[in-house]
Parts: sequence; structure tokens; C-alpha cells
Amino acid sequence: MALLSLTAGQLLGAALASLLVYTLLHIAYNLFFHPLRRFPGPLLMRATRWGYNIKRMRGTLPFDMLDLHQRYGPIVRVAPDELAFADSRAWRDIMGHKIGLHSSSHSSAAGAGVVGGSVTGEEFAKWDQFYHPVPEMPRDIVMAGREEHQLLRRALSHGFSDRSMREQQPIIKGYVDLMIKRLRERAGTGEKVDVGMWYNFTTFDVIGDLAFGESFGCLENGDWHPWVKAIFQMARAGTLVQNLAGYPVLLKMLLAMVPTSFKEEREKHVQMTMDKLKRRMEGGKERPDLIEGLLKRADEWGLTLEKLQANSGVLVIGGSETTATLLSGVTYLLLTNREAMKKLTAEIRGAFKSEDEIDFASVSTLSYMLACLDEALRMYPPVPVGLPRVVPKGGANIAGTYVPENTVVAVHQWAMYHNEEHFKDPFVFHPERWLGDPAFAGDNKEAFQPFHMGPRNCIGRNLAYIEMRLILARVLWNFDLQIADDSLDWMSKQRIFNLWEKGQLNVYLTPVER
Ligand code: HEM
Repeated sequence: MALLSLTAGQLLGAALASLLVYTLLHIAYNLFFHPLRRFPGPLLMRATRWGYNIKRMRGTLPFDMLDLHQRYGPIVRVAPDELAFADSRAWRDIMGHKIGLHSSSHSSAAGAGVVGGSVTGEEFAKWDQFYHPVPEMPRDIVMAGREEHQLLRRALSHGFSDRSMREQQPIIKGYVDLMIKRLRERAGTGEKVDVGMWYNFTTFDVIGDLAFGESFGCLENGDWHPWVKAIFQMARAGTLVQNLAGYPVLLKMLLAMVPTSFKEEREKHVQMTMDKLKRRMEGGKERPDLIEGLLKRADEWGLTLEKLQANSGVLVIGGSETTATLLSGVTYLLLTNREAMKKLTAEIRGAFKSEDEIDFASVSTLSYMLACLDEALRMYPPVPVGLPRVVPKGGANIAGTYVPENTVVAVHQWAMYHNEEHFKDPFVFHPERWLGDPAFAGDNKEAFQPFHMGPRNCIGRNLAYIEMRLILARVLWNFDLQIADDSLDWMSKQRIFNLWEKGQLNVYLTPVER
């Protein structure tokens, strides 16, 4: 027995020693022989991916990226095989690589022009360890490979066209009406209201309806739907899964440790969305929503219900949390910049004679509001992290620098937009910078790509703008807002686990008497 345990002990020792030697050799390779060895970065990040992973787990990665760029310059080696770029040329080089396509403009149909474009060169693939860390999960449009992506994008683009959006107006307006009604019930009572939560309820109900044919009932019930709640609960766990994606054995062990109750809960949610989708399908294919285009092609392409459900789900996550985040951000920034709030309130209240006049077309004429939204997108980008791509075979030139194939590359939005190289007074809310104020003539607007560019840019960009404009206009038409003391440092105390961990944004609402 003693001999056996000694042998086992020796075996364990040998295994540990081999692991140690392997790790040291690996670190030595990363530091002295790796093709990226000439790029600057902190020792721990160049030596192992754990430097990066720890920052991600702490929820500070996007902020740390700014420090790293300030210390090491516009290209930083943030992991042995990964570079971060703070040079605006990198957007086009990474996202629009060798592709004769343009980034969408405010007036283009949700980037739909990109859909019809022809891809002539090698696209930078999305990095699976970030986008698809659990191989068993079905791929949706965001994580699909190039060919599948093109098909899905073409089918979905129909629902994002100007015409579809006009037809969706009554659906969206219905939820905004309900949001205002709910806020009115709570306004003027002296009770503070978590306005961020109400924005989330509204955008989830809107996109839930447009993607699944039914809302989540958040506004109706004044409460989070479990499916929506689960997204936030998953955010932190998601970063852990991403960190372990490079270690399949550890990842399997982690996934095996997930409690059965949690798995059951997840199954329940999947089933619930499947049921919603089935009801949507039974209602017929013709409905001016976001999923109609895909349903029409489902039979022809042999799309499974699972695939349809994954794509509806990603529309909800991609389209709701982002929009609600920006609405919370712009509200906070206006509440803490009284002059801007005064100007915007005057613009909205001076533009309309009655609330009925506030619609898709009329809100699009409010230029100060657009500047406020853009400035909020700069200071509080809903996608603050860098979304990693992989350099294709043969390598590529990015921002004037040759980068070898298989390198993971990303532009980190929050860090890019708070960099003085690109924006004057980056930590101050200045909507005027988007209105041609000469004081900001030196700003580098090319650096600003909150919806990304190229064939995989945000398909919902125009929908997002219209929704944000409509909701903000209606809120400021109806209420005077004052921030509650416990939310004064709302923005500065947040951390980021892919998504902003927003916390409550408490305000006092006073109905405007007319
Ligand atoms: C302020 C709001 C929004 C922001 C900042 C935003 C940002 C982005 C970004 C940065 C991407 C690129 C993701 C990547 O490279 O992997 C993206 C993709 C996408 N967004 Fe948005 N988004 C917003 C609103 C919306 C809305 C309202 C929808 C509609 C449901 C939507 C649906 C999508 C979809 C489906 C994709 C994937 C497109 C593709 O891969 O072809 N987004 N978004």
C-alpha cells in the first residue's frame, strides 16, 4: 500500500514537474520566439493569456486597455497571440478587410447595403474562443461562419428595411405608450424610480415582440421576465467560460459542475422561447417583424427550430440590452450635465405641439438629441469591449503594421473613445463635438464606430437610433428628471463583464403640466 501510494505520489510529482517545465517552455517561447515578440506589452500579458483573463474576470478590461495604450502605444500585445489597436485605421483594416463595401451611414437601411455587397477577399473570422466558447451551442448570426452569415444576414435584412421599420412603428409605439403610462403611475409620488430598469423593460418587450412575436410582459407586470433576468445572471459566468475556452478539459469540468437546478432552469427558458416561436409560426409568416424574413426561408434552407430560436434569441439580446444601456447612459449624462439637459428639453418641448406628433419621422429632425446620443455612445458605448477577430492566412496590414496570420486582433471601444489622441476632453460630455463646434475640429471621428463597420456591422443600427430617439423624446416630453443621491456615481462605479453591470439608475420624476 505504502509502495503504491509512493508510486502514485511519484507519478503525481512527475506530472506536476512536466507541467511546470511545459509552462516555463511555453512562457519562454511566448517571450522570445513567438511571431508577436516585437510588439510591446506588459510582461505578464505577453507571457501568458492569464494577464488578460484576470482583467476580464475583474470586470476592468476595457478601462485597463486605455492605460495600456497610454503606456505602450497604439498597438499593444495584450495576450501572447493577441494585439489591441487604438489606431482608427484598424477599424477598416480589421472589419472591412479587402471588401468593397462601405460602413453604413445614418440614412442607410440598417447596413442592409452591406448585405447585397460582394465579398471579394478573405474576411477576418470571429474568434471562436470569445464568440462560441461552448462548441455544443448552436451558431446564430453573430457567431456564424462566413457563408452561413451571408445567408442569415440577407434573410434578416428584410425586417430592418425602412419599409419594415415604418410598419413596425405601431408595435414599438404601443410599448413606449405603456412605458410612459407606467412611469406616470410612479411619478410625483416622491418615490425614486429606477429609470434604467424601465428602459430595459421597454426595449426587451419591443424586441421580444419583433423577434418572437410576443413581448416578455415586463412592462405589463412591472417586473423582469426570468428569461431576461437570466441574461444578466449569465454575464459574469460567460466571461469565466470564455477564459476557459482555451482549456477544453477545464471547461468540461466547469460545465459538469453547473448545478442541475440551473440546467433545468435553462431548459425551461429554451422551451419557453421555443413555444413563443411556435406560436409566432402558427400565426403565419406575414408579419412586419424581424424574424419574418427568416421564417419565410426556413423550409427552403432546412432551418431547424433550434436554429431559428438561437437567431431570435440573439436579436433580443443584441437589440435590447444595447439600446437600454445607451438610454440609461444618455439619461445619466444629461442629469449630470444640466446645461445639456436644458438644451435638449427645450429642443424636444419646442418641436411639438402635442405628444401625438412625436413619431419616427419627427424625432429624426432633432439634431441636438442626435448629438447627445452620439456623445453618450462615445462615453458609454454599449459594446465597450474589443470583439476579437483572427488575422487570415498570409497575414495582414493593420494600421500600417504587418500582423502575422492567426493573430487575434481587436479594437476596444471604451478605450478608443477615451483616448486624448482621438477626442478632446474625452471624459467630458460635449454633444457640441458632433455639431461642428470648431473647438472639437481636431477630433478623429473615424475612431468612433459604436456599431462597427463592414459586412458584420450592426444590422439593427437604424432601429436602435429610432427607438432611442423615440423613447428619450417621450420621457423628456412627459417628465422633469432629477437624479437621486445614490445614483450620482452611477457610471464611475460600474464594471464590465462583456456587458456593463449597470446597477440601479434612480431618479425622481415630476410630470410636466400642460
Ligand atoms: C445602441 C444600440 C446598439 C449597439 C451599440 C449595437 C452594436 C453592435 C455591434 C458593435 C455589432 C457587431 C458585433 C460583432 O462584431 O460581433 C452588432 C451586431 C448586431 N446587432 Fe447591434 N447594436 C445595437 C442595437 C441593435 C438592435 C436594436 C438590433 C436589433 C435587433 C441589433 C442587432 C444586431 C445583430 C443581429 C447583429 C449581428 C449582425 C451580423 O453579424 O451580421 N443591434 N451590434
